[in-house]
Formats: sequence, structure tokens, C-alpha cells
Amino acid sequence: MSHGWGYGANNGPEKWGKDFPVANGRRQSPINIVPNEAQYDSTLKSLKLKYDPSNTKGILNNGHSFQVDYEDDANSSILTGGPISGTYRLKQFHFHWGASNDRGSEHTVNGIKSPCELHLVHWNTKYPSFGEAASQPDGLAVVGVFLKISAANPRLQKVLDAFDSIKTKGKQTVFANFDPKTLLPDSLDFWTYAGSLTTPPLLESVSWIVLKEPINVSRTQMARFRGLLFTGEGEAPCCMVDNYRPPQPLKGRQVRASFK
Ligand SMILES: NCCOCCOCCNC(=O)c1ccc(S(N)(=O)=O)cc1
Ligand SMILES: [Zn+2]
Repeated sequence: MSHGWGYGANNGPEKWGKDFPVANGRRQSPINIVPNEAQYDSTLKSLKLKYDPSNTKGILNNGHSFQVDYEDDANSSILTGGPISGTYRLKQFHFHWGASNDRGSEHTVNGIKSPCELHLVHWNTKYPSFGEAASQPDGLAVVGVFLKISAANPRLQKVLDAFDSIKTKGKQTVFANFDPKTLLPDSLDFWTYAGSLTTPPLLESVSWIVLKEPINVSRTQMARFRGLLFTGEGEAPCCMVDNYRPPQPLKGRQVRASFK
């Protein structure tokens, strides 16, 4: 597509394969997770996440979502254990959400969509950089967390309060001392499978680690996500909503569970 990829009728997920043929590859994400078909694997280690809030760099509207970026030039914010070997560094976290609470997540469970999904993106330190790692089959590990409509989540407040400063595409603002661990649920039970980036370039380099337990978000908080814009300042405004890719074919992949 001549114009950049997005989530609209003319540049959305059904069109990505034209510019990114790997869209029809063998390990694409997201997927529908069927808990009854996931195999419990007792050899999976528990997830270990060690984050240093002082690594927080800033918050950015990238035109597809918003992301909070972290310093990744040392092993101070890392993911180890779970299905991965070695040490993966936190690069950023971001979200995907719907125009209404009946949709928005990328992964689904028994075909059920959640209103929002958080992704914490980490890269394998056996490679020299994120960019290098992103093209390797064991290069990235993304922790996915579902959000469900409930009481307001106070841990999201600091992120939401930055939205007025990053309303339009390309805007970024200072954002400091945010501990992503505060966004995780009590249980770190997870499903894991070999997948890809869920946006172009759709690289098949992600070990997906999807937590079973969701975190809370209120209807009012979700409404604030929907106040962000896909579009830049001065352009005809287009609400940043439905920025999710639908589930992709499993193509014989196995989904493992860390819990019985
Ligand atoms: N710049 C050198 C190569 O870059 C590698 C590709 O990354 C381009 C930017 N995209 C991402 O970083 C990126 C990261 C995570 C996810 S997701 N939604 O799968 O978690 C999707 C996309
Ligand atoms: Zn994502």
C-alpha cells in the first residue's frame, strides 16, 4: 500500500500482506488461545521480571498506539525465566484497544475478546540491539496482559494523565519513574507460544507469554484511551481505537501452559 499501514479499511490487517508477505507466515500473532488445548509444561520456569523505574525514558504517540520507552543499555529492566533462556531487556510497553468494550485485545481466549491488551516488549541480550534481535527467531519476548472492565485501576492513572500531552501522532512527553511491574496481575501464570510482532513488519521473532489473569480497567479509563488520535496535529482527527490485529491461524503450533 502506498500509504502507511494502519487499522483502517484501506490499510488495515487484511491489507498488510501486500507489503509484508510474512503476514501469511507460519508463526503469526496474535492467536486464539484455547485453554483446554494448551499443554501444561512442568519444565517451564516461573517468570522473573525485574524492572528499574529510573529506566523510564518517555511516552510517545506513535500513530498506531502509545508506548512508554525504557533505557535498554544495561541489564537493569529484564525478563528471565518462563519459556525463555538468557536475559531479555525491556524496551517499551504499549496497549491495543477497541472502540467499545466488546473488543480491543489481540489475543482471545476461547474466542472471547477483552477490551484492551497490554504488551511489554523485551529483546534478547545475546544480540547487540533491539533492531538486530527483532529479526531473529528467539530475538523478542512479549508479555501480554488482558484488561477487563471493572473498578478503575489506580496504577493506570499516571499513564492516562499523560494523554493530554500526546494526543496526536508523533507527540511525546517526559515520563519518569514508572514501574511496569505495577501493571501486572497477582498471578504470573501464563500461556506461551512461538509468534510474531502483531504489527508490520510482523517479524516472526516473538516468544509470546500471555498472562492468564487480567488486570482491571474502568469504562471511564477506557474512554480516555479512545481520546487519543491516530492522526497528527492539523490533520482531520481520527480516534485511536480498534488498533488490534485479529487472531491468526495456529498452523500446527503448540500452546503451552505454565499452570495446571
Ligand atoms: N529498526 C530496525 C528493525 O526494527 C524491527 C521492527 O520493529 C519496528 C517497530 N515495531 C516494534 O518495535 C513492535 C514491537 C512490539 C509489537 S507487538 N504488538 O507484537 O508487541 C509490534 C511492533
Ligand atoms: Zn502490541
